[in-house]
Amino acid sequence: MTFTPGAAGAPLVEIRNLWTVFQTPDGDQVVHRDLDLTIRRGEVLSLVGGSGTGKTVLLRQILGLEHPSKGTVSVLGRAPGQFSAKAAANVGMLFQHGALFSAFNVLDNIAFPLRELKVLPDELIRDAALVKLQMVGLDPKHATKSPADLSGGMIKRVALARALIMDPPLLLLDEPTAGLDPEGADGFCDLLRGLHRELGLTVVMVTHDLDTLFDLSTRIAVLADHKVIVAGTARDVIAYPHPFIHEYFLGGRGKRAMEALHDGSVPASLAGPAGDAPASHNER
Ligand SMILES: Nc1ncnc2c1ncn2[C@@H]1O[C@H](COP(=O)(O)OP(=O)(O)OP(=O)(O)O)[C@@H](O)[C@H]1O
Repeated sequence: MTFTPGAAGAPLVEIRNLWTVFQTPDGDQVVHRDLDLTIRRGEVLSLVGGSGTGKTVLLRQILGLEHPSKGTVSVLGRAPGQFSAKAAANVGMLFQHGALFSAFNVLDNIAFPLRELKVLPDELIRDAALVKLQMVGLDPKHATKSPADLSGGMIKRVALARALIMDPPLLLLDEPTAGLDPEGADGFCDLLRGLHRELGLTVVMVTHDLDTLFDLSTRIAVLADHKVIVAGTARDVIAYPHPFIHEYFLGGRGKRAMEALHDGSVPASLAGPAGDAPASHNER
């Protein structure tokens, strides 16, 4: 277990004055400009924002797959590692499309990051992978199946088991329920909620799905204008005056969000106090 002891709620990810700039044939494309965000131990922080606002790129910065053009990203006090088996010990990532290796069976997919470390005997690695398979709610009889023989929901679960194989304290989820039917999405949210509670995970999630957002988040951060414009409870965020927030939460599909806030189906931790709660604007 690589979980580093520390006070609950202590910062686990700190992003300061982050600039992400891509060189394109049309010139520089600024994705993040002076973006600040702190993610604390134990939270489930959801990133929402319009298309192309840099949510996935922000996850990739935390994972170490992108590097700041300016500013700093630190995970557990250090710059995130390059994508490597060792980096997977700190940060687990569930990519949007699950992305299993088609030539490997389920168990070998889950075991892959641990095998890459080349420090444990194969028997132990297999046992660890089997434990993770069951942790994500799959029967051991699926261990020898090929990814081609799995449903979309099972692929997500196997990809999640692989993301958890090194017991990372931080889990990144990119659209975890995309492509699942409502029942599958509910089941996957239940699984994630249970794992968050039982493993004490810190989770950063990108989602466009309001049900998933309200089901899992303890805090919401909104990306717009190249930065995090507000981070807080649903009530904090909805109260923040910005055209994206107005459209997202108060437009057609967002009405349900408001109803959920009022009828109590949004978790109390996310709903926040009924009065004026202080939100963190231009998050730091
Ligand atoms: N490696 C790259 N090189 C150049 N541009 C990139 C690269 N990666 C991402 N981008 C651009 O950065 C912008 C932000 O991309 P990103 O995928 O983070 O958006 P997003 O907020 O996750 O969007 P969506 O909600 O539509 O998935 C996009 O314009 C994208 O084309």
